[in-house]
Amino acid sequence: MIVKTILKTKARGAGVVTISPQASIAEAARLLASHRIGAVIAVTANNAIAGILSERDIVRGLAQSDAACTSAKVADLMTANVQTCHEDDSVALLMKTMTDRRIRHLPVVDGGGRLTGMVTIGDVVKSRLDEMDMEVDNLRNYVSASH
Ligand SMILES: NC(=O)C1=CN([C@@H]2O[C@H](COP(=O)(O)OP(=O)(O)OC[C@H]3O[C@@H](n4cnc5c(N)ncnc54)[C@H](O)[C@@H]3O)[C@@H](O)[C@H]2O)C=CC1
Ligand SMILES: O=c1[nH]c(=O)c2[nH+]cn([C@@H]3O[C@H](COP(=O)(O)O)[C@@H](O)[C@H]3O)c2[nH]1
Repeated sequence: MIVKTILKTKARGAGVVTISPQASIAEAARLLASHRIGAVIAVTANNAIAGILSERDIVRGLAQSDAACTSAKVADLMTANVQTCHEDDSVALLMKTMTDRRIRHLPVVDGGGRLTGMVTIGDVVKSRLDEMDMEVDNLRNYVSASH
């Protein structure tokens, strides 16, 4: 199973939810809530990845400076120098990256570094469950065909 397979199973045409690094944390929180997601990618005016902001970063900001953090900029709390993955990467590699780096969201980029998708820990678990279901079906078919 590779990243491309996961992206194909996600809603057709669903793009990546992005935000400007200059937007406020309050705007980012509203975006996360309205899309029911846990992270946004901060992109520059020409769509280059500038960082990633997850709910974890907002919680850290709240712990450090209470509600004042909501008027800070996305750029103040985001992770810059983002670790990314590619469509041809295996899901096993993604699981390792997410576990080793303790991250639950990974942006997908193409060969030119352009943002093409987002994969989360939930997407990875879902793909693994689908794969296990398929394995069980194949085994059942094999056993019933040989009797
Ligand atoms: N039934 C299913 O197909 C899925 C169920 N889930 C469940 O939803 C819950 C939350 O999921 P999490 O993985 O923690 O992450 P999440 O809440 O951030 O992501 C939820 C979904 O939104 C997508 N998403 C997240 N950020 C995005 C962005 N910036 N742009 C575009 N799409 C974005 C993810 O790829 C994922 O499919 C978990 O309980 C998880 O198991 C998650 C993914 C797929
Ligand atoms: O370099 C990175 N590449 C990524 O794909 C990535 N995803 C999350 N993060 C950062 O890790 C922390 C936890 O994020 P999560 O809410 O995704 O678990 C937070 O600090 C996030 O900003 C990333 N950093």
